[in-house]
Amino acid sequence: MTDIERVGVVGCGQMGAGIAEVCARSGLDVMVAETTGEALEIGRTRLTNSLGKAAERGKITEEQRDATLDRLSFTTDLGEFSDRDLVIEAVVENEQIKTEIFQVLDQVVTRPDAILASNTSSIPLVKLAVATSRPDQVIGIHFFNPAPVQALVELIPALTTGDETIKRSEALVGDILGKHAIRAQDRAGFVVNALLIPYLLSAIRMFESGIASREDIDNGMELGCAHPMGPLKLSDLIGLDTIVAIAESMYEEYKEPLYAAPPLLLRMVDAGRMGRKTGSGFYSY
Ligand SMILES: CC(=O)CC(=O)SCCNC(=O)CCNC(=O)[C@H](O)C(C)(C)COP(=O)(O)OP(=O)(O)OC[C@H]1O[C@@H](n2cnc3c(N)ncnc32)[C@H](O)[C@@H]1OP(=O)(O)O
Ligand SMILES: NC(=O)C1=CN([C@@H]2O[C@H](COP(=O)(O)OP(=O)(O)OC[C@H]3O[C@@H](n4cnc5c(N)ncnc54)[C@H](OP(=O)(O)O)[C@@H]3O)[C@@H](O)[C@H]2O)C=CC1
Repeated sequence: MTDIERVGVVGCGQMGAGIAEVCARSGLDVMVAETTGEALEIGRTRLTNSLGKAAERGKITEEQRDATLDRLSFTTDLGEFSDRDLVIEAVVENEQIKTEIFQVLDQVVTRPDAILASNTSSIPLVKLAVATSRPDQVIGIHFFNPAPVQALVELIPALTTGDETIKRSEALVGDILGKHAIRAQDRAGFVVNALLIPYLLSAIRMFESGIASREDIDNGMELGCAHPMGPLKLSDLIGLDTIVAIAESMYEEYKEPLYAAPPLLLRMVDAGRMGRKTGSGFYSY
């Protein structure tokens, strides 16, 4: 079991909202932070709608939905995270922005044994750990999209992470959140993205070179390999800006051409077509 009761989640985009939902549905007291009141309202609506849908589909009762909402609080002031036992950062995949947030968390989270975790998809955890005065208490806790549905969480200890932090994180993920944890070394992409991202980039290159239509590429993998979503639909779900950021971290680490973002993907992000979250990507939503 775990001693973690109060959780902070930084960022309430698709992953932050999902992680907050998973934690609150598991009985934890969850405070969510966003940079502006407007972003906070969008995040709150996202979470409320998701819990409403879960109740409509009979996954939770209306009482459980209301109790879960009662365990959620919202703030634009990271200073309110001072009593958190665990903070999970889930902001945009940008090393500088994440580093600054870890520096602030290090100042404001006062509990001496608090864990500072990142949901990063690819950024080496040690870079975030050394930005704090407690590098032994920083770890990657990487959820999968959509967080309330996917059973997996990757745990990524940095070279500096202490055994106690790993043990407490593992207990939280398995015993409280009911997810299956796998352990990965602190290398860009960890386990799943190191395998998934080159596959998605290959599908984008295939589409770009005109070998097949987007529908045929997606149907190929859905009907031929029983994937729940083809690679172009999945790219739109993840977010094309996030895929570029992950590819860049992996390319920087390994200089492997398979990890380089194809020009079409870069131009789509330049055009603001980030996938589902902006209403258009490889498909329109
Ligand atoms: C980039 C990274 O760092 C790491 C990553 O996350 S990589 C991406 C990993 N994710 C994937 O590969 C997703 C692959 N796709 C899927 O698993 C599925 O297509 C999907 C779950 C997204 C949707 O499934 P679907 O069958 O097409 O649609 P749908 O029937 O609407 O949903 C299936 C279930 O998921 C639930 N669901 C779907 N989206 C949800 C969301 N955002 N939040 C909560 N629940 C959701 C639905 O409520 C439904 O639940 P029930 O069956 O219990 O009623
Ligand atoms: N998408 C996916 O499938 C997965 C993503 N991840 C990782 O989760 C993290 C979040 O991704 P995701 O939720 O998809 O992204 P979203 O684009 O949905 O959300 C990004 C969040 O970051 C916030 N943000 C943006 N800029 C800043 C800033 N300068 N300072 C503080 N907050 C900022 C956004 O707030 P605002 O709205 O105000 O800009 C928003 O809350 C990333 O590290 C990503 O790699 C991990 C697993 C899966």
